[in-house]
Amino acid sequence: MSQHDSKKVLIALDYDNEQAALDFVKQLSPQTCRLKVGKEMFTYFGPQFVKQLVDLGFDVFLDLKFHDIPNTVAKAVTAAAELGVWMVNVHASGGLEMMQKAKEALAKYENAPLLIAVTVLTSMDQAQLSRLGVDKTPQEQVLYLAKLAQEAGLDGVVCSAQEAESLKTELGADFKLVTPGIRPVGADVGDQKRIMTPKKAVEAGSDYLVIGRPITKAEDPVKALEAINLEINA
Ligand SMILES: O=c1ccn([C@@H]2O[C@H](COP(=O)(O)O)[C@@H](O)[C@H]2O)c(=O)[nH]1
Repeated sequence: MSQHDSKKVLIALDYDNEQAALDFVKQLSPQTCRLKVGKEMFTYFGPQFVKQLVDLGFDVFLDLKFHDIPNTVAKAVTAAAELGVWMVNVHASGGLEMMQKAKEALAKYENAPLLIAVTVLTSMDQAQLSRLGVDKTPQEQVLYLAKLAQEAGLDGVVCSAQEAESLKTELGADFKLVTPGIRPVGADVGDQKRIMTPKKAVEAGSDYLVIGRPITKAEDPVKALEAINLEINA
């Protein structure tokens, strides 16, 4: 499905104002993008905000990156499934058992959300990883955690597009790669470290591109989305 999925862009709705976010969303079509709700909007506006987006017909990625004991995470992903989200995530560093329990918790749902695991945040480079006591390169650590996520039966991982090619080779075409750290040519990089342009990310094997500020902070966010869709579907 992923290679022919024309809705590859997941817009990161990182707003502190619910109405501003909804005003933007109402200019979008569920046919041309999906939406991501992360910690900021969820903490301000809660499950009701997510529900509104689902009711508007959008596929919603609930990006809360659960990282806790297996029982707690299993219950949290269940709550996400009850909201009707399309995708939800956990931290792979929560461990094999935690990921397995989360997957098991979703088994009872006919339309279960895709369950993916965060590997190494795209804001981290080699130096930051070393400061955590990890003696691998980001590429090696991403692959290590992605293999663990696959062993746990998850549907894919969050990684940077820089790791996409090797992960597709190692883990197969069906294992979904969700890649933040996407920056069109000339866009402000901000706090992201492992970045790639939309076109190159798709060529490298990204299934879904998470894009926030290059769209939401653009002078015309709708036009910015259209330009990215044109670039990656050309
Ligand atoms: O490794 C990760 C995991 C999640 N994110 C999230 O993606 C968006 C990126 O937003 P930009 O404005 O395009 O940088 C944001 O919501 C992060 O929480 C990530 O960047 N990296």
